[in-house]
Amino acid sequence: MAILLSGLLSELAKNSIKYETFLPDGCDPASIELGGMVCDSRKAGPGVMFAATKGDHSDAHEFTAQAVSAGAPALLCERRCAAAVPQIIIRDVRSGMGEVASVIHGYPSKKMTMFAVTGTNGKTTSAFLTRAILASAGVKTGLAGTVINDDGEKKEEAEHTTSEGADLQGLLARMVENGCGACVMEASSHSIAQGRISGISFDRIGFTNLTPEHLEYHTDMENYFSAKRALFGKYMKDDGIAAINIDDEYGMRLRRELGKRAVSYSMRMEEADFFARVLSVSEEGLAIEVKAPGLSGNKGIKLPALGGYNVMNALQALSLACAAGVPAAAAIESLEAMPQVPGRLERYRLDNGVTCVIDFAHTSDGLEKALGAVRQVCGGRLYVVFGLGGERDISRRPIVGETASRLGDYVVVTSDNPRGEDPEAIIAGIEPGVKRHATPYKLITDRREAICLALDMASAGDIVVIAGRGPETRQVFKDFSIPLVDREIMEDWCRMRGRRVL
Ligand SMILES: CC(=O)N[C@H]1[C@@H](OP(=O)(O)OP(=O)(O)OC[C@H]2O[C@@H](n3ccc(=O)[nH]c3=O)[C@H](O)[C@@H]2O)O[C@H](CO)[C@@H](O)[C@@H]1O[C@H](C)C(=O)N[C@@H](C)C(=O)N[C@H](CCC(=O)O)C(=O)O
Ligand SMILES: Nc1ncnc2c1ncn2[C@@H]1O[C@H](COP(=O)(O)OP(=O)(O)OP(=O)(O)O)[C@@H](O)[C@H]1O
Ligand SMILES: N[C@H](CCC[C@H](N)C(=O)O)C(=O)O
Repeated sequence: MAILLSGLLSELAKNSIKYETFLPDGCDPASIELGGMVCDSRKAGPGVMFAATKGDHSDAHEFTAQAVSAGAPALLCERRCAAAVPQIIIRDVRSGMGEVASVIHGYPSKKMTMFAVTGTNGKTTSAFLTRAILASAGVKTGLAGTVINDDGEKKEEAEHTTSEGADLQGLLARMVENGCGACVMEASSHSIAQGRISGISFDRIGFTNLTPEHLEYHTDMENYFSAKRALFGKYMKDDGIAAINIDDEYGMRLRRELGKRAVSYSMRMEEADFFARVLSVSEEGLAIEVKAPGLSGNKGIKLPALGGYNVMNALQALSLACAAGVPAAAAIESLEAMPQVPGRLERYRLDNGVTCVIDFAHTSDGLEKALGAVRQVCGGRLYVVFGLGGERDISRRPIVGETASRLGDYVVVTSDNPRGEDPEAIIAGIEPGVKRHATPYKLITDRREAICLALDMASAGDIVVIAGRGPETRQVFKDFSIPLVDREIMEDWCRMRGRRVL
């Protein structure tokens, strides 16, 4: 799909966005074809508009010459640039580029049923489950989130939970081209606050929960909540429906505010629209009973997952899919074949009787839930290996440390993605929390060494939980990154010790 610059300008004139244009002498907007948009000059090329944003580290207006010499035929920018190409000038490119890119791509989000999932924890799992339900109802569905972006034909590792507006609209356009009738995407609080999702109106939006995270960005819980709430105010269609966890206090507030525009789910309140209770737990998963609109009586199913929170994620997916018209009975049945979400309580049984669990938990709430789930099926000792990322809320460091030492029998604190911070300083921030309990622990900066130590110490019946990174593939330092995958370290350890994954 491509649009002429003249067509883009006349479409923008109908939209709410305010803009000015600069056309170099002799430039005919009807002769310039635009096939897409990028916001990173290193990805610029012929036929692709370059959007220049001002970031914390650099001002991309300085890269416009580079983008133009790579072939960019036009710019979206915040001030007039020296380059001799047409320029559309708007006040804030970061929050406006999604809308402009949406026009370039022919409004892809209007051609699919758009689902978003937001909340601190559970977005990825709920999004995967929602997509699985829609797929078994015969709807080809694209997926965009923390682990992968899937355009219906090709899966790519995601850089962000929610991509920048230009990239996101490009992804949606590919979904449409590939015949997707729906898109399920995660909406991070950063993306809402920064307007990365501008140009999209959602049909159905799920809210999982709100617990402390990213307070380095949002300052306090009320601001963090406001960012999430904007998704339901600014980005939901008038006839859109929200599917909300009312066991969460912020969820309850949203439910009250949205009134009839919301359905609720709960594991505590049977009067919720969707309700479930756990009947039994085994290493294979959870037997649950579900109440949903349209069912005559409760329905029992086996969910191949651990942890009560995964029942909440299943309810989130169920309520979203049913609110979009999938019959409850079929939706619930498809949960029995729920997919393993990469790096979410991913279980490996080793031939020495040890189980290794790789999980993405990197918040206190996430770790509490993950360790709680594993504890229920752990007959031996529970080893916890984890670290925390740099340039993220430092107040959570001792809190996560406390959670690990309260719920684990042995803790190894290590590095995650230090980014621009000193890894040892991050570990030192975690240690006071770990010390609040008598649980033995070790501090080992090198993540490979830390994982190997725990695997060496564990014996039959024990479980080693490696938390924080899930399927992440690179460890990020200040100016470089190295390949690092927790599962591969576990596999290397097996090779070194002559062990096998069963
Ligand atoms: C706080 C934040 O959102 N930062 C994002 C922001 O960084 P920044 O503003 O500092 O960007 P910058 O480096 O100054 O660059 C400014 C612009 O110049 C461009 N540039 C830069 C260099 C160059 O040679 N050419 C060029 O064009 C960049 O592409 C960018 O558009 O813009 C960058 C480019 O898009 C993002 O990579 C970066 O995300 C950083 C890496 C990040 O870690 N973000 C996290 C906090 C985030 O967004 N997380 C949420 C998930 C949260 C959750 O669910 O838990 C997410 O949605 O993933
Ligand atoms: N509903 C939930 N409530 C609380 N914790 C959860 C829930 N679902 C998952 N978790 C925990 O949070 C971790 C991340 O899960 P998931 O990837 O599904 O959430 P997310 O919201 O996508 O996270 P992120 O935005 O950080 O990628 C899991 O590994 C698990 O420990
Ligand atoms: N979406 C989250 C993921 C954190 C994962 C953890 N491994 C880290 O690097 O801090 C973030 O960007 O804060």
